[in-house]
Amino acid sequence: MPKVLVSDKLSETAVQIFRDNGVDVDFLPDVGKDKEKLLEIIGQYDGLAIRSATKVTEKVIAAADNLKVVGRAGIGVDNVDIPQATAKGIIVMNTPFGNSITTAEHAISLLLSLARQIPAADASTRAGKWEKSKFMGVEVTAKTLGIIGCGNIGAIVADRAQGLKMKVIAFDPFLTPERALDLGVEKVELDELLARADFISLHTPLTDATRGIISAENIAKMKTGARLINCARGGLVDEVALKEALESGKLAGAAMDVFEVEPATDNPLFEAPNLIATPHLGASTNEAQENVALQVAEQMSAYLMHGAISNALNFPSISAEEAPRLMPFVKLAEMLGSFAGQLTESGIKGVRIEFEGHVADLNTKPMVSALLTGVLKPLLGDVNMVSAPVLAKDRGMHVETVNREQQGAYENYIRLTVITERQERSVAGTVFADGKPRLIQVKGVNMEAEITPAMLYITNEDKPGFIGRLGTLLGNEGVNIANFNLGRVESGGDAIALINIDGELSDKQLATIAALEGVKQAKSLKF
Ligand SMILES: NC(=O)C1=CN([C@@H]2O[C@H](COP(=O)(O)OP(=O)(O)OC[C@H]3O[C@@H](n4cnc5c(N)ncnc54)[C@H](O)[C@@H]3O)[C@@H](O)[C@H]2O)C=CC1
Ligand SMILES: O=C(O)C(=O)COP(=O)(O)O
Repeated sequence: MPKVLVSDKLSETAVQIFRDNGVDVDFLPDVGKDKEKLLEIIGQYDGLAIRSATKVTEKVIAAADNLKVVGRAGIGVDNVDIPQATAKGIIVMNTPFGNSITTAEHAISLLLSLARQIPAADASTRAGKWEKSKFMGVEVTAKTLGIIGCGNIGAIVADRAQGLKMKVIAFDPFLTPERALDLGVEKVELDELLARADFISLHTPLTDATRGIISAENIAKMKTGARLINCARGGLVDEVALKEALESGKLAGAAMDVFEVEPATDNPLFEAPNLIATPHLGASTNEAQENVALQVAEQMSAYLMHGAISNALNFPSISAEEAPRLMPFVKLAEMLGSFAGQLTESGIKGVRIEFEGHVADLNTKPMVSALLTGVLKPLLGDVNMVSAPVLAKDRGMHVETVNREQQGAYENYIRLTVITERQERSVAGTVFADGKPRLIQVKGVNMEAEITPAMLYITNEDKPGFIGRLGTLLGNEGVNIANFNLGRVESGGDAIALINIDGELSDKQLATIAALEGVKQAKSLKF
């Protein structure tokens, strides 16, 4: 039974869902904050369910010997080392919508709190000061709200702000003009947004492009008296520059839900005037926490129990319905890749993958990943379905796919052509009704060979007596033949023998076979 660790404060709904799905679960919501303890126990688990407190670092991943999936009950995954997870074949998934309304509502709450200085007025009133004139506010009606990052949360903030009769402008390089029109927001460049907005709200992920987007330089471009809201990620704002801007009065206020270092217990901003701070509360409502806990537990269970993948950041989706239909072809694809990878001796420039028949109708992305895994494994060793596409890209390998729905002699087949500096070589296979993959063509030679753990691949001159000599030699070497598959392009030309054998060949046995008269190439293949 797969076992999951919940290492952050998720709703206990998650625990019930894991159990209902047949997944064993340890609910240890404080372990995420205890780095040593996490390192000590992570090796036991197949899944790790987290929020933002658990840092899934390179070290954690290195210690996670059984880990197959990290599930983020929320949106931001900047606390997960995704390249390391990918290299280790660990799926990283999140719940991209479960807390977006809640977070947008928090941004709007902070916007209104800034406009009317609610937290400071509250503290002053309760201190018995009754400072009515000190807390003069501003109306938000007809003011301009600049949204940086107009994705799921930014779009909800835009909608709510329009309800408050604000004019909304947005900077987001990926926002299409159609979507902007739909949302009723004006799409602008960053400099224009900074210059025009009375309130600026941040809703981008933390990436290399967005880190420090609210820099001293960009603060200088803002309107004097503008107000800033950050419910996205701390790293988006230069906190020292913001403190100076609040102290100088350049900015009239800032509301921060997120900080560069969290938990933020001692932050330079805390001494700044007109600052509202909340402890990363954006997603903290009962509704959002139920949503994300339920969703992450369902998604992780579906993967661990059935191989279904949704909302993964490092792998294409596979639905629970398609997983059983897909798996035999994924297996076939990996075997074809492995077959070609083991036979290829020079650098691979690219691969062409043709899907023909019903298989072309299926979700072919996981098959491509599996095929690349097979191709790259003999060359690189440590490759998996999650890392293979990234490794292929890093190596400059061109991957072309062709889908043809019409059927030929076979109901379905996948053909892989490996393109090297010297040549193009192809291998094709199919899955029969028994669910077993078969090779149906090697280098243009038709055959029908089962793929078994140990195989011997021979190219030879098609001359009388060869098969007898090979059979005798294998017998003398104590190699048991499970199946013998033969094919040739034309009589007297080159022929291919694919032999399923019991047990592996030693190097010495292989050398003896390679030396047999008529053998052009002999390779021991393992699957
Ligand atoms: N405070 C909290 O508790 C919470 C914070 N968040 C944060 O909010 C962020 C936004 O979440 P969603 O809206 O769901 O993400 P999303 O992916 O739907 O939207 C992000 C938007 O940012 C845009 N973007 C990317 N790079 C950009 C750049 N260089 N300049 C401008 N825009 C850029 C994207 O095109 C996208 O439209 C998350 O990444 C997460 O860090 C999310 C939930 C709760
Ligand atoms: O979903 C996100 O990106 C959040 O930042 C929410 O964080 P949390 O789950 O409250 O630690």
